[in-house]
Amino acid sequence: MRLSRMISAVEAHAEGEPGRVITGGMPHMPGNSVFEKMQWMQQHADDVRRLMLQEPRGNPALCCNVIVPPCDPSADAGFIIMEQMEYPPMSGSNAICVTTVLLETGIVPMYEPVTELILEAPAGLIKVRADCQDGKVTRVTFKNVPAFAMHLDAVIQVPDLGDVRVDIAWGGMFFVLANADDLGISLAPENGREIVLRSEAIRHAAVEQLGVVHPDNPEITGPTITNLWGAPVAAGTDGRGAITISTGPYDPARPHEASGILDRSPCGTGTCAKMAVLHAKGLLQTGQDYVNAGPMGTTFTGRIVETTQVGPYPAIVPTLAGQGWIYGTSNYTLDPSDPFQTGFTIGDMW
Ligand SMILES: O=C(O)[C@H]1NCC[C@@H]1O
Repeated sequence: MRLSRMISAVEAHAEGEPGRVITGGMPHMPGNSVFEKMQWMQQHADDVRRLMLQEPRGNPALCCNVIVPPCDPSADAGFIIMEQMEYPPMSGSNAICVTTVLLETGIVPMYEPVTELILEAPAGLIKVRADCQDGKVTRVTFKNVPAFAMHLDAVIQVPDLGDVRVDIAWGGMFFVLANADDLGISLAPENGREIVLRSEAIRHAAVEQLGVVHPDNPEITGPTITNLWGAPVAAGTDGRGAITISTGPYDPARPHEASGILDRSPCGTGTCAKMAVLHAKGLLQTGQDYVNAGPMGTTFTGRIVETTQVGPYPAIVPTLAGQGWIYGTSNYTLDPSDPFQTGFTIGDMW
């Protein structure tokens, strides 16, 4: 056996959303912050992202995280998030998977009943509280980066859909949000393909008509991800969302071939973006819980803990809580004679 790479990983999901955590075998990534390490990886080692996310080692619904040494001395660990089309600066489901893996595998010591730790995400420092019992992380609550709305009730023109009312908000990623009722679509999981097609058309139109840049970091632009939301259906929930993650480039000449995947979880950053919009519209107050359900009915609980300002935008500081579970450990290898050095995608499922 000849190996040009051997990558160790712990397989985990947060409320259904897979977030593989890579614990070993990655190249050294230089940088003075995890954001810079992420940029280095994007420029010099993107082949590893494709190798791990694409077939035969990955699948369209998969996200990966690379554990890296933190640059901020107050942090316990750093992590770089890798998704199918981007390196998101922050991700809720992935932060939950990373915390669960760090504590349940002993990379960071676990203290029961509560372990407090700080993660350095590309978007900044994330304070985490993990409830732990009998060696298991039973709940992860983290204080997210400030979330804010940049456009409220803007109307964009979307081919085949006409005028669509949208909000654009940051929750650690830039989301375009639209009411599924306005589009006449039910957020049931069996409508996944239709949700993806409409979401990708809306996101593409939003980038062209309302493209946004983060006021604190001009290298972060969007929207890169879509949140179709609806009224709550289950008791004890306050809202519902179906988040579409792109899995391929969008070609406006071939909208029916758009590729994307639904977040299996309620999406942590998407929940925070939704909370920022609700707060900006006076519909959610500081201290109020917001229980958001994803397509499979699993929930994340958000709460606005304070308000702040990001550039010219009023912002909220949200906490987000959910649970993660480990379902395997793996060692992935690469043979230098393998014809698929970065994996592959095929149009039947991507
Ligand atoms: O929970 C989240 O924030 C995310 N889940 C996958 C896509 C987003 O990064």
